[in-house]
Amino acid sequence: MLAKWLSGLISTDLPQPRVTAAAVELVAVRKTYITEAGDFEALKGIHLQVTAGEFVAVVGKSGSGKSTLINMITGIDRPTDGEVWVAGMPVHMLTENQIAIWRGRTVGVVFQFFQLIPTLTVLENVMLPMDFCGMYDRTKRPERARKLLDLVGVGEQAHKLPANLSGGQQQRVAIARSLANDPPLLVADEPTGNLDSRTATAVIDLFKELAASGKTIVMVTHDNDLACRSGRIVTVYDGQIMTSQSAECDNYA
Ligand SMILES: Nc1ncnc2c1ncn2[C@@H]1O[C@H](COP(=O)(O)OP(=O)(O)OP(=O)(O)O)[C@@H](O)[C@H]1O
Repeated sequence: MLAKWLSGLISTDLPQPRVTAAAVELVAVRKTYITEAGDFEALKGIHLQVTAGEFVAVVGKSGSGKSTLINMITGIDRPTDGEVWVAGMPVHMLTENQIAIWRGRTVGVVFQFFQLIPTLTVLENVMLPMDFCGMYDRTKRPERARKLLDLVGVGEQAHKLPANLSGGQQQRVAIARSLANDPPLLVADEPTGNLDSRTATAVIDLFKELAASGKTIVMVTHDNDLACRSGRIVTVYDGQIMTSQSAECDNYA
């Protein structure tokens, strides 16, 4: 019994994904944080479907539950109740070890502050997820990293340290790193929050190109103008989805 329980904890075999058109599916997701001041329900029964190749912007006031919502999708945090399916995988049912393996292969994550390793070169930073997950032949990894850096427009910077790049260039490197294992899903939490508006627009346009090439993108942003450049805007209010509508805002292509 104990051996079975332990092997469940360390098992990295993933269940067979179910066949579904949805890249992301949240079913009645609730998240309650237990705090000293009492229980706090940050998500109050979220239903959300994102189809493959969609670019969805999640907007809402500070504290509305946006980060909590995307932490459910990446498996960084678990729902208190409800189901989280990503590319047919029941993320809510996976063990911690399974989630780590699954996330490395399935989800590319982009953060506001880039989170590049300062002591590694740009190229080494992009190779890191491949090394971590043992993806691709070891000898092929540098070439793949170089191609990804070219794709996002910073191939020339491959041998520099992150500190020698501008913020926009560092975010492009972080996006290249998020693509390293060719995940079907990219999740970005305020990816432009630390960039000037011109650079931010360029990053969003890069996301649009990636979505057009088939990647599914879920991005949290405070910036309604940038959200308008996505395909769909999901508005979160007080732990619930208030609206979900096509991003057909005026003045934006
Ligand atoms: N670990 C935690 N423990 C307790 N409460 C938390 C925790 N994480 C988030 N919360 C609370 O849950 C609510 C939603 O937080 P969340 O970070 O998801 O909001 P957000 O919309 O992303 O906010 P912001 O735009 O400021 O980042 C907030 O009231 C927050 O204080």
